[in-house]
Amino acid sequence: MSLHRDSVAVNQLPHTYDGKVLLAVIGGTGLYDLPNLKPVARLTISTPWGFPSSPITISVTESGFPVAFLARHGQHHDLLPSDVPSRANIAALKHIGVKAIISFSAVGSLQPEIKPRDFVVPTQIIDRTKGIRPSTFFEKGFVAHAMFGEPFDLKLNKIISDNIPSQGFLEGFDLQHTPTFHTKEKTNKGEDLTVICMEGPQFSTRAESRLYRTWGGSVINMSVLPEAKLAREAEIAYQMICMSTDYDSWNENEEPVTVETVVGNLKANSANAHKLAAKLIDVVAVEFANGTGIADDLEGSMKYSVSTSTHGVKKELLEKMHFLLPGYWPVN
Ligand SMILES: CSC[C@H]1O[C@H](OP(=O)(O)O)[C@H](O)[C@@H]1O
Ligand SMILES: Nc1ncnc2[nH]cnc12
Repeated sequence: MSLHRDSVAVNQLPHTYDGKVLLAVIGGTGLYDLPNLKPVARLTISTPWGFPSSPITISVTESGFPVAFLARHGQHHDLLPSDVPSRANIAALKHIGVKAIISFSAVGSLQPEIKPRDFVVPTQIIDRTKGIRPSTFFEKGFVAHAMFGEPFDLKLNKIISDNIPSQGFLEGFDLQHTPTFHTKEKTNKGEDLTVICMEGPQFSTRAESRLYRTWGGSVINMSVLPEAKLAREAEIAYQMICMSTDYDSWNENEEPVTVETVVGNLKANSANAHKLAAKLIDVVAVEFANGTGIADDLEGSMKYSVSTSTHGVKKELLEKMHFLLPGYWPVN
């Protein structure tokens, strides 16, 4: 079962774009383009951390607001979750001026009330990756520690949560279930919605899945880290939108999750994913136009997170960081 579209037309787009691109969408499993928008350019960007997962497509909304789109696992989904070049992805988006990222992810549900085809706006993360993914732009010789107590951007989270009704916006495709949009404030009584990020690529055992429930996990995926950490280091406001596709492995009344279940639910709900993405892009475009300060609180934060005296940092390291945060640490 495939969710990919014909990519011939986008390959013929110009390879440069001169305007400012403030917003990016990272598409996960099942979201490989933004079909409601008009593509105007397709950029191949080389970064000091290599090439992104896919070329970046710039599209414009009806009102002319440009949005960058990047397919996390590549246009043909040929990258394992552990192999996604997240540093290159985030650095490339930062390089073209992006200040906010809305990322999409297919997730397993760890709670009965989060049903397959529901959407979830998480507020917290538990890291169950295995330390094999490069998870910082810094390295030996240049040490920094970004704040991560709130792993998602609170302003972006509120804008997203306030603008989609929990019921009624998303369309139901069968009589049993109309999808719900789960948010901390509207549907979860002010309690955090926590995404567990596991290494994969295999799904969890039943025992692991049950353990994550005792930890307060709401949903599980293989993608939110290191993406969210790197966005924070790049001073980009970041929020993930999760689409529930299965009950993972904890539910004894269900077969443990398979890719067929995940893709089946994504396919049935892809119209909702596209509708949601289009609505959120319009909302964020208005926020930027009104100058409500998305990512303003992040600007400059990494300057003060560095532990190493910059006098002692090697030129090559400063040059790399200049690509990401130009002007912060001058290269002499
Ligand atoms: C295809 S099931 C597992 C796969 O799906 C999710 O991908 P994404 O977050 O990019 O939508 C999950 O994180 C796994 O990588
Ligand atoms: N159950 C699950 N575990 C990890 N990642 C997923 N993506 C979709 N369903 C998932």
